[in-house]
Amino acid sequence: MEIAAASTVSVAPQPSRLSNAFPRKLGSVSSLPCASFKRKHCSGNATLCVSSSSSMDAVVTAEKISPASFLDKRETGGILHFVKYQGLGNDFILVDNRDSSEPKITQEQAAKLCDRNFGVGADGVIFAMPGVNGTDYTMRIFNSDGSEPEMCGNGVRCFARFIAELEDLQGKNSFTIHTGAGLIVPEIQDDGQVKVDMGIPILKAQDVPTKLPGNKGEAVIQAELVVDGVSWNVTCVSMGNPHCVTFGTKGGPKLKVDDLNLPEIGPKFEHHEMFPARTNTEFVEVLSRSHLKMRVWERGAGATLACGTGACALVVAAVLEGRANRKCTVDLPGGPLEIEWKQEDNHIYMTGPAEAVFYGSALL
Ligand SMILES: N[C@@H](CCC[C@H](N)C(=O)O)C(=O)O
Repeated sequence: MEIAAASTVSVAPQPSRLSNAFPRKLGSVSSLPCASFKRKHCSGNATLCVSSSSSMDAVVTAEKISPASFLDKRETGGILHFVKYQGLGNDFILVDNRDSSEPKITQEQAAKLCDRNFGVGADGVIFAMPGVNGTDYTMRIFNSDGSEPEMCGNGVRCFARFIAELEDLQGKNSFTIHTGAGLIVPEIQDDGQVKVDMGIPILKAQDVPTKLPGNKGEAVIQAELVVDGVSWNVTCVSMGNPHCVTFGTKGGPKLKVDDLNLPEIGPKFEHHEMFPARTNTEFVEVLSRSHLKMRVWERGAGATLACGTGACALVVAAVLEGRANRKCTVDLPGGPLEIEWKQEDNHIYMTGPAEAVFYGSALL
């Protein structure tokens, strides 16, 4: 199947408050610095063609159409409208899928759209869908390789901002989202940051899932994992999706995450036989008991600038290994997240930014 994508790319400012809904904000986009560009890639039995242009005749431009009506147009003739968001540089193509419980594009199409050279470029595609079981919405996500994870922390903050722009929430700043990891509750704060109740971490080995045997009851904490002949200490945590957290090798020096060759070591963890559903891996450096630094290799997406579920998982691991307090700042390559694992309810709370970057459309 051939996909052609045409997108008008315009940089949008971060709406400062909820009342400044994104489409209305973008109504003034023509006066903004425009990052529009023109390009076209088509390959022989090509599966993907991409063209973007700011020229007045080639595509519908921001100058010609208000973004609100642009977003309101439903898919006709195989056009997929989207808004690109990022949370600490973990970037997603957000699709308004509220009229259907089937994703508007296939996993294969999502992988093509995520391609940074031949597509829009993103770490994943996120669908805002009708809620189920009494929840307000459902979030589904495809990774950039097309696989479907259960949850995405940075993605859910972007999702919350997207919903706030699409709907009149009538002063409400919180709603419920059904995900593959269960119920997730984001709350949009006055400063635009999103605080998310990420639920309770799962530690039981077979539910993470990992084939490593439980060494603290059924949990895998500071256990040995041999990767390419090297023994690493790992703690396995699921935030709905699987995470393998390491603070370094067995008996080795303190991990310096900047020195890691992530593209080399990351895939060896991701595809390790001990992780039947593959795994996300967080490499962590402890700066203090309330300040951690991490780099991540994501299942299905590779090295990303941030991973929200990963940041939550590593705080759980750091607490269980006695390395940190329950409330920490986690420095990711794309910026910091505030994470708290509350004793009272055993839930993890993540606070961080999410921002609209541009809107566009793709011909499918
Ligand atoms: N970047 C995300 C995690 C996305 C899913 C992950 N790649 C997986 O397959 O589990 C986050 O912010 O949590």
